Amino acid sequence: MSNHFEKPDHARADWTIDQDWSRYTDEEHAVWDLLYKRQMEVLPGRAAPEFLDGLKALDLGRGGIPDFEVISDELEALTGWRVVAVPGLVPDDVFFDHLANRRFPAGQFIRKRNELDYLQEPDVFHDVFGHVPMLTNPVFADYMEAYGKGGLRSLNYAALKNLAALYWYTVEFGLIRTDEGLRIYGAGIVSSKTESIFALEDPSPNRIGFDLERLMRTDYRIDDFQQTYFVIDSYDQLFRATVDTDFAPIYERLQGKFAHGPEDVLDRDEVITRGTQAYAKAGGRFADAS
Ligand SMILES: C[C@H](O)[C@H](O)[C@H]1CNc2nc(N)[nH]c(=O)c2N1
Ligand SMILES: N[C@@H](Cc1ccccc1)C(=O)O
Ligand SMILES: [Fe+2]
Repeated sequence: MSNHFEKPDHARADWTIDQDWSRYTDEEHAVWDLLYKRQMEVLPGRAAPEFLDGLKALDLGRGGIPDFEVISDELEALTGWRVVAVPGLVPDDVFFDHLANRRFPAGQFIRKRNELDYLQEPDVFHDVFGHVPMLTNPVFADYMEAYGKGGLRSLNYAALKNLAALYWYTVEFGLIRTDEGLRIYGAGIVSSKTESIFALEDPSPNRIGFDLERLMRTDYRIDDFQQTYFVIDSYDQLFRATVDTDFAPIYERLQGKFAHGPEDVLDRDEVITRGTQAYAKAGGRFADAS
């Protein structure tokens, strides 16, 4: 699946652009601060400790949109990762190549004050607040590089959607078990105030123990809260399960198809929560539009 969009003229061959940090307006910095404050009202006690540690290590609450050069020097010292600016979604092969080389492609733009809760494309808040803190964790940092390399390999097979489901149900919407209960490490959840609460506390979604191939065959929502969240026991479990498994046979078997819907619960699932799906049945985020 190649993304059918053109590279903007001002972007380099690898689709990176200059962040031009000095050109952000006071309003754009204020939107970052507003979003940061809103998230920190709900994340303590809900986000994984490794996420909160990363947020602190990079001091992303220092005020205003982070300067990628500044946080990249700090991040590189921790796990060898850097953050590079891109105009928005980039083609699959470009995305995978950046990850495989420990470069995280982050949107340069920030959402407007009147579109705080839903975005078509990842902006700097989703990418830097949501994704970058976990890159300070050595095991997760290794997983993200391995994912990039696996992505490049996956382009030789017709099963990109199955690999995309792995990214979706871990990097974007993953939960982790801790002694204190379930916690959030997925960027798509931590960068959303409402989904941070929904993912952990609402009886509507399923919460199912991580099972690699089962997860890779499961369709997912891109327009609303997830109907199923997968739960890992540790980042080590996630790293070992994906790096030590040859995906070629899985790609041959799955052929880029999804055998399960986002709401399905299977007999052999380790069911942590069997969801009511009440939120989705009521129409999800479109419910009150009736
Ligand atoms: C499957 C596919 O590679 C995946 O959706 C990629 C596509 N391009 C992207 N481009 C950017 N900038 N950020 C992303 O998260 C992604 N996701
Ligand atoms: N094990 C996968 C590569 C991969 C590693 C880690 C995450 C995702 C994919 C393969 O054989 O293609
Ligand atoms: Fe993301």
